[in-house]
Amino acid sequence: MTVTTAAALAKAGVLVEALPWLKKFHGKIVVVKYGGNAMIDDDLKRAFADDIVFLRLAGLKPVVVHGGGPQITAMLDRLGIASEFRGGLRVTTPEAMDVVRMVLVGQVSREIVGLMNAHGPLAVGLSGEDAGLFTAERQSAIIDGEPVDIGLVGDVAEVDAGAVLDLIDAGRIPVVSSVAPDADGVVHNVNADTAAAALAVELGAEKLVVLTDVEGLYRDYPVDTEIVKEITAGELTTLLPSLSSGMIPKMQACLRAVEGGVPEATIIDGRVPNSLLLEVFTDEGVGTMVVAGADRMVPTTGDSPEGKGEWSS
Ligand SMILES: Nc1ncnc2c1ncn2[C@@H]1O[C@H](COP(=O)(O)OP(=O)(O)O)[C@@H](O)[C@H]1O
Ligand SMILES: CC(=O)N[C@@H](CCC(=O)OP(=O)(O)O)C(=O)O
Repeated sequence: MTVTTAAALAKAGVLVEALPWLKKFHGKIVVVKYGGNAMIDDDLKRAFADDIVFLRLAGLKPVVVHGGGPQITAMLDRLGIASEFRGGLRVTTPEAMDVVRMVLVGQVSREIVGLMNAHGPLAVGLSGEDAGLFTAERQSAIIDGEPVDIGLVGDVAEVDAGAVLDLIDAGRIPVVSSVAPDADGVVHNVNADTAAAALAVELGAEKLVVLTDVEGLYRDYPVDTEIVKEITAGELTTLLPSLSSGMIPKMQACLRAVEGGVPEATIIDGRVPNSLLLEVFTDEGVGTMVVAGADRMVPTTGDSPEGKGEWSS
């Protein structure tokens, strides 16, 4: 066999490996949360947009919920507006809220939508304010077990996914920004992981994938970088109080998704080009997967579309 033939066969092998996953996810909604920390450079952003378009053209129904924390912080700094995080959430004054909305809806969403639409008229941006998508409810941060007021920060109290479903039915890719009005119309800053989980539950998504700037959930952060490959909702509930910074809303969101009926929620490293395709279409999977269940689980051998890196108790 020539080197060229061997290389061609290896490529065919990758495609063959994707077949069971294509069958599993065909026609299914997959919610992908794109964290601001994973939007590192133009090449990586383009690779992300390409991956989402790939999913759509492969017959899946991807829905993107984007963040933009570092981009908001950069703009607040430029404008001389002080900003801090408490319990992984940004303390949001009315002045900061204007900037959050401007950056997420007017800057980050536009960029992602534009990159996807380089492939054709596929992506449409909308925020929690559009067509009643999200209704927010003011949220406190929990610091040392106590609720602390952090301003105009909201949890998602209600989801009306009609507009998102209309777009999906029309073959489009919805790109959602996480700002939302409360019942009185006051716009709140919603953590994008939280928004993604709430939407995944309402849409009955087959999967939630969260792209961030770490390989997954580190077992002993920041001491060690061994990642947890798979964790049940029960184990995660026990672990939550020990988590810090951005991992708090992220793991809470995965838990919310899985407890709300989404079969799996996976955190992957968005700094790795095409990590989304690796996660969806290969047997190995990457990152940390949260699944339903209460028991401590031990690994079994073999992978299958029914349970990537399947475990049993
Ligand atoms: N146990 C943990 N495992 C991994 N990362 C952790 C852990 N605890 C805290 N972190 C921090 O959480 C960050 C990810 O959250 P965040 O900065 O909000 O990302 P994103 O912008 O993708 O939402 C990581 O970069 C890391 O600094
Ligand atoms: C309340 C709260 O913290 N909101 C976030 C919204 C953006 C976000 O979640 O972005 P990442 O996904 O990149 O972290 C913020 O203001 O940074």
